[in-house]
Amino acid sequence: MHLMELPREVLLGEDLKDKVSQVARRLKLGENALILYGPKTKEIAGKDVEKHLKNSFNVRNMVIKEASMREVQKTLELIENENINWLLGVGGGSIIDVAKLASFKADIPFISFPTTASHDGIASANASIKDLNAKTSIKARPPVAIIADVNVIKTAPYRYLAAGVGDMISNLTAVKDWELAHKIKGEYFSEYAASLSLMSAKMVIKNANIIRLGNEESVRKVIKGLISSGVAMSIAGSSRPASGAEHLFSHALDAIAPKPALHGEQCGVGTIIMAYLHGLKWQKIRETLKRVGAPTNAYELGIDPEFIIEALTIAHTIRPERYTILGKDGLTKEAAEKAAKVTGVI
Ligand SMILES: NC(=O)C1=CN([C@@H]2O[C@H](COP(=O)(O)OP(=O)(O)OC[C@H]3O[C@@H](n4cnc5c(N)ncnc54)[C@H](OP(=O)(O)O)[C@@H]3O)[C@@H](O)[C@H]2O)C=CC1
Ligand SMILES: O=C(CO)COP(=O)(O)O
Ligand SMILES: [Zn+2]
Repeated sequence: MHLMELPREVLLGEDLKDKVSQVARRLKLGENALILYGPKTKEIAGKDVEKHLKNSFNVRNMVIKEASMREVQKTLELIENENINWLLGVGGGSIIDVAKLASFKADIPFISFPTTASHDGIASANASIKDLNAKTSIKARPPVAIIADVNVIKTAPYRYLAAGVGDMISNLTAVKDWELAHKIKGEYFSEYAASLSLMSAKMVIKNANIIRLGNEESVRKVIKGLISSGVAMSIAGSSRPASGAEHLFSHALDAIAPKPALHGEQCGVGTIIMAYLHGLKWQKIRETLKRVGAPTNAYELGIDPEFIIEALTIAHTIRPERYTILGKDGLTKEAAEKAAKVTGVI
């Protein structure tokens, strides 16, 4: 049986920092809340959200430093000791993933309060968490509600919005990889989830000129696309519709690069290369990324070409069970160099 869970409320609008209480009341989430934020997102929105919430709920807080099992474990201990009824994650993808996995493990609901439009984990049911060295994709539960405050998200540096475009354009190669795994390995494939995921990618290609303006309309468009990409993952029951070889490349960079770039930025560059390997029109993908001002090469990512090549050659080992265009054996160093050079990545 495949149980599909989806968020019950999605608020997208201006000045929503004081709306969490109303949503939590409507959904009858209980009196004891735990708010998770990062060192920066605490200042950006977390403290204000917490202040409002304290008028109606008993609120504890915790600063999360990274999306790791250690942070999930610490959160679970606090939930247990303080008898917490529900969680609120205020931040980027890392904070939301910790909240998502902790809420799933503790079997309590969580609300997603994104501070950036940089990733499609805002609404998804899976969490990407670092365990030992690499990120694993863990099945969890989607947020019970999403509160996306355009005014908060608008104040994030433009780079984050462009990263969100990279995370969505990834869906083009992710779906190709999924089709391949379906044909070659007989893996479950959902045509509906695949179409929904592709819709977000096509939307960013079509609207690149609007998104590049970085205004309120841009933020709304990107957020809606990211939410529906997350819903596609919930429908599929895994991150398959939005995470293929281009994501493995990004996860590999996170593991080996001295200073990785943003997740969506790395995935965007990975999409150019994987589209080339799939025989897709990679130039069109690069053009969209250029148009929105997202990185399209090693230099713009701030990552040395040698790490790009290494990441390409080890990407297939990150999650061997996820079959992609990289196959079982991955790319040779020569093949990796050629793909990166032809596409202008190095
Ligand atoms: N589960 C899923 O389906 C998905 C998960 N992901 C995961 O999400 C993560 C990437 O998320 P991403 O948001 O790119 O990065 P992070 O959440 O790691 O945030 C990167 C940095 O940006 C800061 N930040 C957050 N909001 C703002 C803001 N408004 N203004 C200025 N700085 C801000 C963070 O602050 P602070 O230090 O305070 O946190 C942090 O220092 C990865 O771990 C990736 O694997 C991505 C896509 C889908
Ligand atoms: O980032 C994702 C989709 O954009 C999903 O994450 P995983 O690659 O960790 O499954
Ligand atoms: Zn992603």
